[in-house]
Amino acid sequence: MTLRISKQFSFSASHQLDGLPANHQCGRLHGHNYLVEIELSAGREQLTAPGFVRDYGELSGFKGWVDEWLDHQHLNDVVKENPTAENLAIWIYEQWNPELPELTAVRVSETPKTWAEYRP
Ligand SMILES: Nc1nc2c(c(=O)[nH]1)N=C([C@H](O)[C@H](O)COP(=O)(O)OP(=O)(O)OP(=O)(O)O)CN2
Ligand SMILES: [Zn+2]
Repeated sequence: MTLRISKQFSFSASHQLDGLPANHQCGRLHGHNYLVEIELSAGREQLTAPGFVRDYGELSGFKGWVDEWLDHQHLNDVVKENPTAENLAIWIYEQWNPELPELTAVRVSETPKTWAEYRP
């Protein structure tokens, strides 16, 4: 049996997407209030006392990193790839998988109606 937990983090940032038709709105400089949701998983037998995949409070380091690296940044200057929601999810996963080995998915929302998820 697998247990999954998640926590949401928010940040505001600007971006401009390359490779779109000339009249595409997302080729212009614009911003979003992003939501990042990280998911951590563990087997039932791997839970640590008092029955956690990981204490939500231990994710404060992730919050600090989001504040430092993503909040009020221009994402084209931060991420090497085109800063789509998909590429951001991959990038965040790759930055954090070494620190959080239980990390199983990263979901990035640019708007309340959309999300992209990386689940390797
Ligand atoms: N698969 C993806 N499609 C789009 C991405 C993306 O990262 N992955 N990004 C954008 C734009 O950056 C931006 O998010 C616009 O998205 P969209 O939902 O089209 O924005 P709107 O709020 O204008 O959409 P409504 O139809 O008005 O709700 C575009 N696509
Ligand atoms: Zn956008």
